[in-house]
Amino acid sequence: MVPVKRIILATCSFIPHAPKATSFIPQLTTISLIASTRRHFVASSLLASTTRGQVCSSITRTVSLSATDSTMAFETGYLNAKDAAALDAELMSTPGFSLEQLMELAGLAVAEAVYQVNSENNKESTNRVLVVCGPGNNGGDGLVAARHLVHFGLEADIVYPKPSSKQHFINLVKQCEDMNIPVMSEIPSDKKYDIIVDSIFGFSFDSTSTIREPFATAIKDMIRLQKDQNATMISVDVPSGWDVDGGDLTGENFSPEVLISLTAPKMSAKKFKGRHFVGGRFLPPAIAEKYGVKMPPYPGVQQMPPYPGLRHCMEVPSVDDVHDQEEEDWAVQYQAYLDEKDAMLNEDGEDVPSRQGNKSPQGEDWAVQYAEYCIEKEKEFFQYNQIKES
Ligand SMILES: NC(=O)C1=CN([C@@H]2O[C@H](COP(=O)(O)OP(=O)(O)OC[C@H]3O[C@@H](n4cnc5c(N)ncnc54)[C@H](O)[C@@H]3O)[C@@H](O)[C@H]2O)[C@H](O)CC1
Ligand SMILES: [K+]
Repeated sequence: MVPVKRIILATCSFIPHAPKATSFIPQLTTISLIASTRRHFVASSLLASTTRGQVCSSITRTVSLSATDSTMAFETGYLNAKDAAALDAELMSTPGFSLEQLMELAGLAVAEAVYQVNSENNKESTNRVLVVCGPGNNGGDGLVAARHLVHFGLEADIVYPKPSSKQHFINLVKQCEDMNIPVMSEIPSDKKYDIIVDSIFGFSFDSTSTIREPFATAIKDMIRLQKDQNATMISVDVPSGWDVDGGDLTGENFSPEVLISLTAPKMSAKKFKGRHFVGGRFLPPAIAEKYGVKMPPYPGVQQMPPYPGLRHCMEVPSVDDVHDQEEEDWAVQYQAYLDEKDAMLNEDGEDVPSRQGNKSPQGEDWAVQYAEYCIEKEKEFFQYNQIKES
């Protein structure tokens, strides 16, 4: 049997002038892992102690996958606006999740994806992120994400033109201010950003009325920054101004490079052509099944699948898309890889494995193989991009 490998891709490191790792470790929570190699993790990112600009250039991560069936990645399912709201309400009723809990997890997932995109941006990146927050819960996800991003060592500014008077949102703003995050009412014209997080509207956006102020201006300003400063636009859950089911019906031409879907992609995500993350690792299986949602495999403790290779797997390719993108489409390639595996097992006279759980009938660890496959694809992806750019 292949032992479960734990591959540490990188450990936490800091830029010069930042406090030493030991001084970054306060008292809050200690998680000790007793394993063959004794390792000690200290969770401290809840404390308001990070110096702005300090960069944790990469986070320790393991790539052993959880016991999720990796074939699920091909069919995450899409939610229409009505079902997205119903699913949200259901999470808060039967299992009794609070909005605060869900928003914290959603915002953390957003921060992870933003962090990853920023790490892959070019070296001149100044790690400056602008988070533009709307009046509802999508805006709340942005407030949470900004706080986590600063704990991760990036610089974040918030634009929150219409602050909610609800206590939870007042608290979120205070928590950001305690992290020295500027909270502004409009997008400044004199600051440079590498990344813009569009957290204005999510699944409750009403596209039957025009976009009301101050958000119409905020969206125009974001588009201007994206163009003038070559900033990467990352939309949370739904690109703001897009009809949740139909896509860019308003003709704003708002076109983010990255989309972070929460819980499951909304219908409009079918029209999205950029890089796509799916976060929201909090869905109980019964609710997921009821709404036809299948979460992708999440490696280890991560809130976001970290491999660029997974991004195509998130999308259910249409027949046309498959023909168009065959060369690049890793979902197709991965399916071919699985078919090849099945054929090999058949040659050995074994049944095709059900792929329920991690192990094949021969004890091979599919999770490990899949992780290795993703790493290989990640390398190919970077090589492909380098060739394309040169
Ligand atoms: N289960 C999950 O995945 C969770 C997702 N979360 C996030 O919550 C949003 C949905 O939040 P909601 O408060 O329902 O709505 P929105 O944020 O999309 O915005 C509502 C807000 O917008 C105003 N509005 C609507 N249309 C217009 C318009 N045409 N012009 C101007 N203003 C408009 C409306 O009046 C409201 O004030 C979801 O997408 C996720 O991002 C949760 O954080 C946790 C669980
Ligand atoms: K959004």
